[in-house]
Amino acid sequence: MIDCAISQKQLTDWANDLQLVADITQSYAVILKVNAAGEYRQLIQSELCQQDDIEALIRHFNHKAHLNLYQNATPKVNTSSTRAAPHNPFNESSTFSQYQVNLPVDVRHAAAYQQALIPDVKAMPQWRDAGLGSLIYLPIIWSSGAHFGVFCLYHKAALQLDDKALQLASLTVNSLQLNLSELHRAQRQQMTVLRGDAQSIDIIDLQTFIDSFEEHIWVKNTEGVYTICNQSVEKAWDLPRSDIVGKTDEDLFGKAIADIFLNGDRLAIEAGAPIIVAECLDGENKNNHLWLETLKLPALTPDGELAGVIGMTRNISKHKEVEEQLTLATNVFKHSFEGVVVTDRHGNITDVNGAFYEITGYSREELLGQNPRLFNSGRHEKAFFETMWNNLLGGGKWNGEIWNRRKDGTIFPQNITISAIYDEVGEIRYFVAVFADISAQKQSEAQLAHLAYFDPLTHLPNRMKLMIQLKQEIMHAKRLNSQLATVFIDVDLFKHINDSFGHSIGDEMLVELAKRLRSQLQEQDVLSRIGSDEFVALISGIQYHEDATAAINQLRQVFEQPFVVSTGDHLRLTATMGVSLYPSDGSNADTLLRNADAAMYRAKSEGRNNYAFYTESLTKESIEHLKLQSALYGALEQNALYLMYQPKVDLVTRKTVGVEALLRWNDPILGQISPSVFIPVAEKSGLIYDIGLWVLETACQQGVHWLAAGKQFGRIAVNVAGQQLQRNSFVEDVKRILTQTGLPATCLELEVTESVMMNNPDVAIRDLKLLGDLGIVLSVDDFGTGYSSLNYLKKLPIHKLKIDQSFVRDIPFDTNNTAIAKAVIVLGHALKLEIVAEGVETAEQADFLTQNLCDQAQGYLFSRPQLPADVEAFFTKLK
Ligand SMILES: Nc1nc2c(ncn2[C@@H]2O[C@@H]3COP(=O)(O)O[C@H]4[C@@H](O)[C@H](n5cnc6c(=O)[nH]c(N)nc65)O[C@@H]4COP(=O)(O)O[C@H]3[C@H]2O)c(=O)[nH]1
Repeated sequence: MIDCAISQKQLTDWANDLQLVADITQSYAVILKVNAAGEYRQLIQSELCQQDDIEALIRHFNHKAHLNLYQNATPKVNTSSTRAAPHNPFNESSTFSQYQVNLPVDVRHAAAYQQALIPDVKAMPQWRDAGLGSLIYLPIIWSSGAHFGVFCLYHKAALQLDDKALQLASLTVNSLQLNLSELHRAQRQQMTVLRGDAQSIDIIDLQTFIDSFEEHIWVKNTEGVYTICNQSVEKAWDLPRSDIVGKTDEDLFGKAIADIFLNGDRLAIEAGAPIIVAECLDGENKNNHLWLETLKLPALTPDGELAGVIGMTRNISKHKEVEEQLTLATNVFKHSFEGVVVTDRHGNITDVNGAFYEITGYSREELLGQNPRLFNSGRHEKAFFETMWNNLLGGGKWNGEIWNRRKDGTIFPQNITISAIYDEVGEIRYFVAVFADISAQKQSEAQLAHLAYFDPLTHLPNRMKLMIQLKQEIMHAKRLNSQLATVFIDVDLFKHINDSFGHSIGDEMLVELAKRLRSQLQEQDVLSRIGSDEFVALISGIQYHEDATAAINQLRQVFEQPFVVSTGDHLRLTATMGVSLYPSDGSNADTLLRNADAAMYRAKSEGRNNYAFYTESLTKESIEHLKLQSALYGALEQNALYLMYQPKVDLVTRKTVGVEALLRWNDPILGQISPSVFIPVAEKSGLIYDIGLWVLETACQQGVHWLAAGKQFGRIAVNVAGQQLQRNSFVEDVKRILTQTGLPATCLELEVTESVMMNNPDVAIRDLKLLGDLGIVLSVDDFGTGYSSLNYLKKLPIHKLKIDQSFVRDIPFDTNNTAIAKAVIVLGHALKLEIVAEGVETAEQADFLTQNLCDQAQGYLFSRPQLPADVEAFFTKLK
């Protein structure tokens, strides 16, 4: 852009010229001039010009300029060069698509370069909004070819301007351009006087001068012929000066590249000022290429006439590198998810990134110039900040967690690193703080802590938390000199609910139960869930034993109402509770909980749906339990185990149709121990598997023995524990024992309890089927105590149902049991199963069962369990 001051007198003269043209054509005239920013601005106008019209013109040309910027910014270049161009400034192997032209603002005005007569402006879509009727516009050009501005002549009505008006306008513009040439010449002369006589510079000196530059320097005349170049050009283009001077770009580089260069020349001429026309990559390998930048400026004669173009190409790789690093750093700063704030050394915020104001809620403008004290949450002591500053000023860095306050007042934790940035003389210039909002992390830490101490299903405290609370409650009770009740609540047969209705129904019931239990307690009392079906309540402020009993009865009330689950079923629960009291039953948390547990077991052994207070004798009992467990480990080797056999009779013929093998343990020290006592111990310790195999093997051997002696016993029934059936090897073990002992599978019956089958129904069905296929009869023991659905029973590959003795007891007098027994018989028969009644002790029971078509019976009425020899006699007697 040529910068030449225009005197007021000159402007007045031009204004008069404009008025003359306007008067003659009865229209309005205006000159728009391009400023340094490349934008059109109103320079002068004829009288009565309306500002709206001028602004419409300005808008139009500025908009055009803007469009041209984009149209011209990326000239497409043909990449194929017809001949090797050793002097190609971009290197012969460069990729020309990397070539780009950076347009200076002055040369965006291609539209204004054309002259135009528009008789009907409204008919031109691009002019439709201008509010004009007819229009003439002509470019005003400096003598060098640079753009000065645009002359516009317009009328509000269409078809008012014609060729004559255009001629008049052209004459006016010519005169304007002559004035501009004069102005320019005068200014150049003035400059020459100031700088000294250019003619005195010797041409040799000029060559020496330009040869001393590393940059490539050349000059082309108005025909595009090189007239001067320096040694750097010779070196880069690998040609002697004599081969460059006198040649055009087309001669040197071929047409395609020449067009690009000439376009650059043209832009520089139009700009009338130095412009950077190109940046390009030199070198094939991206890692060591050079960035070159070409600057072009029009060469003018002292008269301001265009003499050619001067070019200078320089290596800007260093600058590019810094620029890239800067861009990278800016992008990291901008796009970082972490908040970044920069302060000066006094702590005034000088910059923040997007993440920072997103996290804090402040806008950039609100933050600039502020002190980070703005975010103070008030959570930290003065000493905290003192330590922070000591670290920062002493070591240049501080990292830690700070609670800060957002604009909306909420406070949040952040992990922050603050670094001091020093200047060249080692003084702190800035502080840069980078932080991450760790609210989510803190939240998950809190969630983890919650998980560690709370049961995720019921949200009640878990065992760990209970122990902490129990210790606190003990201290509290000690202080108040009161008692504390620890109530262990075990839900009866809850496993059956899970097995029969699925775990989600089980969960529903537990959640509801937790709610009900909690509602029965005082606010200061504690309720926790310490196992799947085990809850513990801590009831404080107990003065008398009766207070504890009242509290327990209160808790027991929650079981009176059925639990309505999502399937619509009304299910009932009962629970067995054990209570220990501080300080009488223990002075520490472990003892109190253990004793409440022991009391619960005592209550359970006395029948479920019950509660018991701890007594000292219970401690003895649990010691007994431990003794029993260790004694049982030796029982197998010491031959302390043996089997007894109880006959099963056909209720119609009253003949023995089979025997059930029942395990007995006679310990040398502890004496005779009932299976209902030691079988649970064997199950808990895992010993049951080996014991079960021993029972099976012994019973099979006994059967073979009887068969060999010609004794017809029917089938030997052996009890199978849950853990046996859960082992993958069970079917193979049974097969192996049958093979080893030689007992036909048809002489064996396996009794599996209903709850065991429900435990893992899929495995149970698969294994029982395999066993059934061998010819073994399978019966469901203790039927009626579980929750088998009819549908489920149908799927089981079983042959017999054994009615549990609890239902046989008191028939035919107990109407409930009588109804259940009858229903089981009908149900079993419908499923084509044989029905066996257990625990038949009276003739009435036997008669009732016979009348109701029960198939077989077992009980003291027929025989107590017998030693093998005695049961043999029993066969004979019945035969
Ligand atoms: N009140 C009364 N009881 C009668 C009458 N007739 C039979 N009984 C008893 O009822 C129980 C029947 O066995 P069960 O239900 O399988 O119940 C068995 C069974 O579940 C388990 N058990 C016994 N032997 C074994 C075994 O070898 N393996 C496994 N896993 N469990 C066994 O121990 C439980 C208890 O066995 P026992 O004490 O022998 O008790 C036996 C038997 O002596 C009667 O008329 N009235």
